[in-house]
Amino acid sequence: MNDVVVRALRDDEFRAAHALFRGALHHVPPTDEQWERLRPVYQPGRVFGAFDEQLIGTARSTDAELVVPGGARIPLAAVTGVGVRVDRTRRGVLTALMRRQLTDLVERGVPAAMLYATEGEIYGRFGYGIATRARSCTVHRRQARLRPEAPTGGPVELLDLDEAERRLPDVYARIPLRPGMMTRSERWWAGLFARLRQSDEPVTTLVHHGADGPDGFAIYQVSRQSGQLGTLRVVDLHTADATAFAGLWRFLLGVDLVETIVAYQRSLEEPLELLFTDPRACETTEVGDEAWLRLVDVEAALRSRTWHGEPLVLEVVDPVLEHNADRYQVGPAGVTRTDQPADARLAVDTLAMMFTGGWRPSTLVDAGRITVRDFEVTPRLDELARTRSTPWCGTFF
Ligand SMILES: CC(=O)SCCNC(=O)CCNC(=O)[C@H](O)C(C)(C)COP(=O)(O)OP(=O)(O)OC[C@H]1O[C@@H](n2cnc3c(N)ncnc32)[C@H](O)[C@@H]1OP(=O)(O)O
Repeated sequence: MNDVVVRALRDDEFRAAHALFRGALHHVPPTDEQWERLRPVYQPGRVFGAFDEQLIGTARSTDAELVVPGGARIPLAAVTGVGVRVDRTRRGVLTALMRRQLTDLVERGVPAAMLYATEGEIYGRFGYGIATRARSCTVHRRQARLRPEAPTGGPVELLDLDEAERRLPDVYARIPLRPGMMTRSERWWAGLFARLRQSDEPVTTLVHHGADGPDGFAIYQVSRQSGQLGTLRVVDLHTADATAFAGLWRFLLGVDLVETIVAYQRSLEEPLELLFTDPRACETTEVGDEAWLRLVDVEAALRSRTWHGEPLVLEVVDPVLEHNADRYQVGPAGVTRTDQPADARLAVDTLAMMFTGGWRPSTLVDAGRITVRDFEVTPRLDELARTRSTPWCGTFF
């Protein structure tokens, strides 16, 4: 591993990094036209490459903001594009890339990084913990009749892809973001539309209008063989309120030649089945990890969210970013580093899981991931980290 060098890539090296990442995912490299659309997704200064004689690994990130419990927004690095060439895996290349990327984020003063993991074993060792979980569901369209009290919703407008690319960022910006959600940069939108434009299936985009203007949108694709009923896949759906949510689902249920509607990685709190006379018309097919969070600056992150009840001293273990390894007194009045004895000890990945409200501390204690001074601390930890809602990210990158 000594002869692997990690450095920030030049703009003219981004395409090779993208091709390497695609190759690691067993996908073909982009065509010239596809690359033209994807180029803006790469944020200069934030794309790393690992080299021996050639480029053998890559990882990158882009700027966003994360909403934390209490509603504050903190700078976030949205990490993606991670891949190591197939003939160079399991010799520490990713480890070198992750260390370089995290050190860079420390230098930039970015307190948190988030990613979607291809496999569950990869990122915990670098301090990422499961911050949000989500569910996938299948709606059996013929079985799915809306209850009479389900909101009717407002008018739904159909946009073509160019209009959608112009207008959806503003609609998303009007959606109240809940903890776990993130802002979507121009780069993020460019990446989404690049993917949609290279798809073989048609893309349909809907905007829902409420009393005060656009308050929700959905993007879907239908795959269907001639002579058969198809599957409608919800690519993206965000709404400001329950009326827009029901209104858009009412529209989706009315799309002809569709047997099932599938939606991946949706919020655990979405009341979809409750809209139907037969709640089993909506079948949960999977519940699993969604976004993984890395607290790059533990002190700044702890300060950014709200806490409840009595203060407690948390001892945070962080072998990768040692400036984080310390004891913190955490409470509603604030967060300070302290020499007081610890009430609870936990690794930084576990802290990320508790931080967003995705996991109750008592669950993490039961799993052996938080060690408490005595059992009376556990309910106090639950109270300390209490949140009003189950976090959901809802923005895949
Ligand atoms: C945010 C995103 O972009 S997600 C996309 C991630 N990319 C992919 O899934 C593409 C296919 N996979 C790959 O490119 C590579 O296998 C990577 C990036 C996952 C791992 O790269 P590597 O260079 O092999 O990782 P590295 O050698 O640094 O491994 C460090 C440790 O993690 C372990 N590890 C790495 N990848 C995996 C894995 N997929 N499953 C289990 N363990 C793994 C290694 O065994 C090693 O453990 P050790 O320290 O106990 O020996």
